[in-house]
Amino acid sequence: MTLRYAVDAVVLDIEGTTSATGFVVDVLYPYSRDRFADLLSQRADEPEVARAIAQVRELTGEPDADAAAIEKTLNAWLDEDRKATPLKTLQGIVWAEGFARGDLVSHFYADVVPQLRAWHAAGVRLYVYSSGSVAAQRAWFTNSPEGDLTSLVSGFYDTENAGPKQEAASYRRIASATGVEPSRLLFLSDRPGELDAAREAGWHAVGVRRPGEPYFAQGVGDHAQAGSFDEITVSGSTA
Ligand SMILES: CSCCC(=O)C(=O)COP(=O)(O)O
Ligand SMILES: [Mg+2]
Repeated sequence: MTLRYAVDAVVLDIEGTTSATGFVVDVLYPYSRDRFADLLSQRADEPEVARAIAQVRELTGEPDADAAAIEKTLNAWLDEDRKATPLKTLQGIVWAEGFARGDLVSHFYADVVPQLRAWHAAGVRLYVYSSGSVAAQRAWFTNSPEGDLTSLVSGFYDTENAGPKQEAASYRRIASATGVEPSRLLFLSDRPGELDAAREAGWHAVGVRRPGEPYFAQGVGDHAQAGSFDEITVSGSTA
């Protein structure tokens, strides 16, 4: 079945939607885990690192946590795939450097990039909204197996510049930042709580259900659903 939307912009979740959770967990997570100790002990004075450390201390209620304690917390969050903002900030720093030095190349499901190109060519703007930090998102789209895709993307949003992904206020913030009417925005995600929040903000929302992804069995509630981007037709404002 094909889902059809006349919208001005599509907003993309990454993990589970454009890209495999398995790749993130099996490739990116160990990469960051291996580098947290050095980051925390050698670069704690860098403003972004210092801010993330302060956020970890606040979230854990341990104001005096040292580098070892913070590393332990980060690794526990990694184990449970918790989307904690300071974890994502620190991962973003490590990953962006890994992508830049050629250690990492991102992953996109085979149906994704052709559709992103087609939607972009049809005049539909593309945005990213992921728990991964903006730095990580940029590196992900810059270093894809099909080369640099950032020219397709009009903006990047994360839990810092937009807010939590399961709150409608975050989607209202993105609509306002992009200048696109909520009813002209389509959000694609694998998580029902995120789809609920987008719908509450007046957006269209489609649940992307891919076999093998963690949310496949749970489903996407009463949201429209697609097994791949090939099942979604998007036309711009002239349609
Ligand atoms: C390039 S972002 C890396 C993936 C990640 O860390 C993440 O948390 C993605 O979560 P999403 O909100 O895209 O499901
Ligand atoms: Mg996701």
